[in-house]
Amino acid sequence: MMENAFTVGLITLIVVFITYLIYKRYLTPGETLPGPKAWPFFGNLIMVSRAKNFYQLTKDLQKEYGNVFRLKLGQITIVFISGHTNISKVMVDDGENSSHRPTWMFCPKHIFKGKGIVWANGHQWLELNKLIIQAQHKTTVIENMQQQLTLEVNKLCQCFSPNDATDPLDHLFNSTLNIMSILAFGKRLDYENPDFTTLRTRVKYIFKHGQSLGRKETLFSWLALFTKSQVSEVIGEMDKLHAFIKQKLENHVTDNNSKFPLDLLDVYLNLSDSERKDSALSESNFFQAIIDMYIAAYETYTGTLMTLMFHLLKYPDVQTKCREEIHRVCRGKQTVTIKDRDELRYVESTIKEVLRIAKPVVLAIYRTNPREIKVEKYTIPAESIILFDLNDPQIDPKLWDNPNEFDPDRWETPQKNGYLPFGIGPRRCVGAPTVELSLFFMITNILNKFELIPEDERNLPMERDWTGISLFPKQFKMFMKPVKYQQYT
Ligand code: HEM
Repeated sequence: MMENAFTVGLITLIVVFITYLIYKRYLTPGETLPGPKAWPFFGNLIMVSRAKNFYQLTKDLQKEYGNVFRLKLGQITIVFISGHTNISKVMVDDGENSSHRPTWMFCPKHIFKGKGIVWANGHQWLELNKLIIQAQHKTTVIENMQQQLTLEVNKLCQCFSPNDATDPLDHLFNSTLNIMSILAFGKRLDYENPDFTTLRTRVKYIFKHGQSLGRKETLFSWLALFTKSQVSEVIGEMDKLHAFIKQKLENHVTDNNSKFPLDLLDVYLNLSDSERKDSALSESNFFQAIIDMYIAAYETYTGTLMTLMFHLLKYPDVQTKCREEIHRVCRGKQTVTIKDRDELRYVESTIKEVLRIAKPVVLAIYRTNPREIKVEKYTIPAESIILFDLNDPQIDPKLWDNPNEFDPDRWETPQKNGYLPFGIGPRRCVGAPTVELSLFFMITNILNKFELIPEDERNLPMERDWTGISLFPKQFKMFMKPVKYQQYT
């Protein structure tokens, strides 16, 4: 009898305990936030796995639940925040609290291991952020970038023809890698160079397998028990990239001219001994920051270039207006330079308009908050995982007239509110100066000499394909036809 009572008591205790665990895990604290019904264990995974376009799903949920809602994916709860007021409030006003990265998630923890910049917090992140931003503002780095980008544009244009239609995607990926190599090592690499092809394969591999949402272990950490080997492969590729950068640094030691730094490695070599003793700026953190930048640039920059080409093909009048401005200002010069930038207002407006509408980065990289956040009527608990919809303010009809229309002329009156292609607040994209500069060099020097023509002008749909991370234009092909300098007054 006693034994039976004990057994019943024990079972009751276990049931109560398990119910409590389920309650803790699935019904708090996310339930205080609106969101679709979440099933135990899987949460909203079925809904997410059925969606062809994850970003579109979040837009549909925003319509139903408002600008703050949550999704449960396996073991994790993600809070989505949209709306210009909410984004400014949380990313800027509460920027210090909302700028942390959740380093306990699977990829940051097991692959990036807190090294580098993207998955670092605190002092290490601050020091690397400062170093990389300062480097991009050095005159000698900018001049070198200009020189090397001229070579890159010439090589890129040789990949196209006036007679055979070419899909630009692969070639633009190559240029993206070279822009990063110019910034990091001072030189573009030939597309056939074995260093280039290896770099491309490694960056692609890490990009594909090192993404948090793409990995099932992010959602169910116990799966890691079965997938150790693939993680070691990603780490192995990363180690090889570290060795590659170390070799480049050693070569730089002999070439380095401390007065005229040309790239990130030069800027790093110019640090004082005491600065380099700071573990935040250790070689392995610095090398990882360079790898992080390759990964961060990979789809974002290529996607933006693709969208830029797409809009110049779709709107030939915009293309013609850009070229007329370039010819008028540069008067037949072989190379457009940074000195011409202030006068090329329409080109600059076109680039801005593409960055507004391009959508390669619609959701900022995962954030977390050491302290709770109040937004609208909700309290986001401390240590949540947060995704911000950066695209939302860029097409908000309250901030923009006809927001979905591609209209470079809208930039005749400068508009700042709601324009956040690079994010906002302390974690704003650290590569933004390079992006703005290189987009300008590339597009002006292409249009100075070539006309871009679509293979089929009726087949340039505005819908975007979801790559798993970004939104890209659907596949298209194009010709590049040489043009002569036209004199305009
Ligand atoms: C048009 C191309 C690009 C766009 C639209 C873009 C946009 C962004 C955005 C929205 C973020 C997220 C910031 C956040 O968490 O709020 C970001 C982060 C970042 N971007 Fe870019 N990016 C571009 C190209 C690049 C390039 C070329 C580089 C490298 C040179 C780069 C390096 C980074 C890095 C390292 C981060 C992480 C910064 C941190 O955690 O502090 N990006 N970028």
